[in-house]
Amino acid sequence: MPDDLSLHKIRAGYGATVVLEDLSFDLAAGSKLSIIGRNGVGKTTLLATIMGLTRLHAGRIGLGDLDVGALRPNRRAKAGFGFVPQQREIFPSLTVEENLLVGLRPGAWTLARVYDLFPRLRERRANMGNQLSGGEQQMLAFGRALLTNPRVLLLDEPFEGLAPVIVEQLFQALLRLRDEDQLSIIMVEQHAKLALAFAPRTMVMSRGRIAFDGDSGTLIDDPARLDALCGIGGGLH
Ligand SMILES: Nc1ncnc2c1ncn2[C@@H]1O[C@H](COP(=O)(O)OP(=O)(O)OP(=O)(O)O)[C@@H](O)[C@H]1O
Repeated sequence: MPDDLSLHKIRAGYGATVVLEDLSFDLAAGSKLSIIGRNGVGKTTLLATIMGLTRLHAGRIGLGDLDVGALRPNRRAKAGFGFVPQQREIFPSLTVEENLLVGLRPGAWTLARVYDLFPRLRERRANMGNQLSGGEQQMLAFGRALLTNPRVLLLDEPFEGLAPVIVEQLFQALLRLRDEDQLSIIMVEQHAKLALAFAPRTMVMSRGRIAFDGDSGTLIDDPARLDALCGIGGGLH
């Protein structure tokens, strides 16, 4: 089976500014990857580049056998990427259910399955997007991405700004997704502890390049190395 995602010698950024340099990695079908690193090292830019939201100066981005590097963002989404951006981008004047159905495509993920994963969304199905708490918005952003039935799900700092109790709820839902679904998932996350617990493989970025790509267990067992790679804020706190 081909890899779900393959990046080869990516050079990308904003206009003439290059943020990502010579970045290559593959994601085997159905696998999970966490990405960590200090602020500003290019984690969000990497997800944005996969989605076609930056300027690709060089390199190849493959989704399965398809070269998506020249496709516009909406075509990439249709080709099989589900993106949950940091800002969540909920439509404020649509109901929860209308938000969920915006990008619906047939597949294993149905409205009933999303409501089963996030019962809170079922309770709030008739509420407008602007009436939701931060945690509910994040559940909605997840659910909406899942209903596009993607091959690869990209999550950008899904726990940012949420209360610890909500983070725990969302994390449990993500673990269920990890264990029960064949979907490939890339999660960019500031909390190293959550990132390392989520995926068996972790990538650490530094200044637009990959500084580490390997078993999460290696970093869990070596906090000094993790701190050297990520700094104090990225440690196991
Ligand atoms: N729209 C933009 N235009 C120009 N430069 C940008 C833009 N967005 C980000 N950058 C720059 O790209 C670099 C990488 O930023 P990016 O947001 O990808 O880092 P990050 O690792 O996700 O950081 P954080 O954890 O703070 O979100 C930074 O130097 C940032 O200033």
